[in-house]
Amino acid sequence: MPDALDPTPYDALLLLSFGGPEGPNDVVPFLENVTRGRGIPKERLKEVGQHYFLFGGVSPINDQNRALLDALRKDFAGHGLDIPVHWGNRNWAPYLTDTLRDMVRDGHRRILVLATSAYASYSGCRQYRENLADALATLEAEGLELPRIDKLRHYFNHPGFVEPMIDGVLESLADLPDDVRDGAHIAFTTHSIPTSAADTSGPAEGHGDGGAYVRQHLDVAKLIADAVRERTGVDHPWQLVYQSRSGAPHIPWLEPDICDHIEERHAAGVPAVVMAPIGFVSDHMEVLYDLDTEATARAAELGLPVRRSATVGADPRFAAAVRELILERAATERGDRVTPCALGTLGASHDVCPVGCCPARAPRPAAAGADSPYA
Ligand SMILES: CC1=C(CCC(=O)O)c2cc3nc(cc4[nH]c(cc5[nH]c(cc1n2)c(C)c5CCC(=O)O)c(CCC(=O)O)c4C)C(CCC(=O)O)=C3C
Ligand SMILES: [Fe+2]
Repeated sequence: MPDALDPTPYDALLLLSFGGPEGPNDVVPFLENVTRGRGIPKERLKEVGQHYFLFGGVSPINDQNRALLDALRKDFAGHGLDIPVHWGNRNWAPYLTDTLRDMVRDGHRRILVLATSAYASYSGCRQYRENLADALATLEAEGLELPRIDKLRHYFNHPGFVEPMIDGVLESLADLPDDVRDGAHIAFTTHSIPTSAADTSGPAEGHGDGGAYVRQHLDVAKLIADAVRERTGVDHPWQLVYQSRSGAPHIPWLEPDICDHIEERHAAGVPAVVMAPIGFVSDHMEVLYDLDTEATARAAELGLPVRRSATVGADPRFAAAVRELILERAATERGDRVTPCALGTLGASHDVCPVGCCPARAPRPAAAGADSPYA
């Protein structure tokens, strides 16, 4: 048995995710949960509902989180890290509030949160912190003693997140026909968000020009493209593009869209495209529908060979990265000196979101940050 690893002061890890429907009857209530008060046009909702119905009303995200839970527990047990792992979602069962209530009743006092979103943005970070504040407010009203909650830093540039994606792109390139492989263009894709949300993503001093959201994705894309060049000897052209646009048409969102990009690259003579969904931690519905279904069909119409590279999912290297992130943060909280692990040019992200990080359109309490109303 390896020596025990010390997660002190933390006594539990909470995997915090989006949630998704698990059958046809769940789809509409799930979409209502997601879009409550967010001004999404009815037409768009109908359309997205169809994406889920096409897959039997089942989102892949819950099984992927179950697989990640297994991978984390296996990694922790194998390395002597004794910390229980719980799971709660924003939009579907198991709901965050219920999970947190169980954790508090089990006696957990210092909880560390791993969100299934690797980058800074309102949707990927502050909104989860708002969900935590809402859950704490509910437990407080129920008379429970509140735990202290911290959130792990953004892990977009952790080697355990980047390296599986490098392998994924290499595998997609290898899978292309020989005569188009070397000319293949890599389209790194992520969730489009309103340009106003991108510009204000991350800490205030980095606002403007796409903010931390775009900068972080560009850094990951460059890391992967550089690694691919080193390992194949081929300098594949690449671009960061966007997918899964929502919201009203008159509001500007990050562009270009992956489908437009595929058409434009095809017109420019590119012989093949690898779509690398670096913005997603696992094969969410956005990956299965927007890339594997819609964009793949668009490319087929054009006669353009495309491949979609793997997301990180439950890769053991990602589970190991989470273990390292827990130990790193625990050591920091104990006052030990640690060198945080990060690739690329941006360095390790902050541990605690500062005031003004990824602000909401309408300010609401958010936990696990410098502006948290909870200790
Ligand atoms: C940045 C980002 C991530 C990545 C970070 C992360 O992973 O958290 C993400 C993840 C996800 N988004 C998801 C699903 C949806 N997102 C929606 C709507 C929206 N997403 C947004 C942004 C993001 N979303 C935004 C700005 C909106 C507009 C409304 C709003 O401002 O809130 C809608 C409403 C319909 C639509 O318009 O698409 C749905 C159904 C699922 C589950 C998928 C599954 O079932 O596998 C996951 C993991
Ligand atoms: Fe979303």
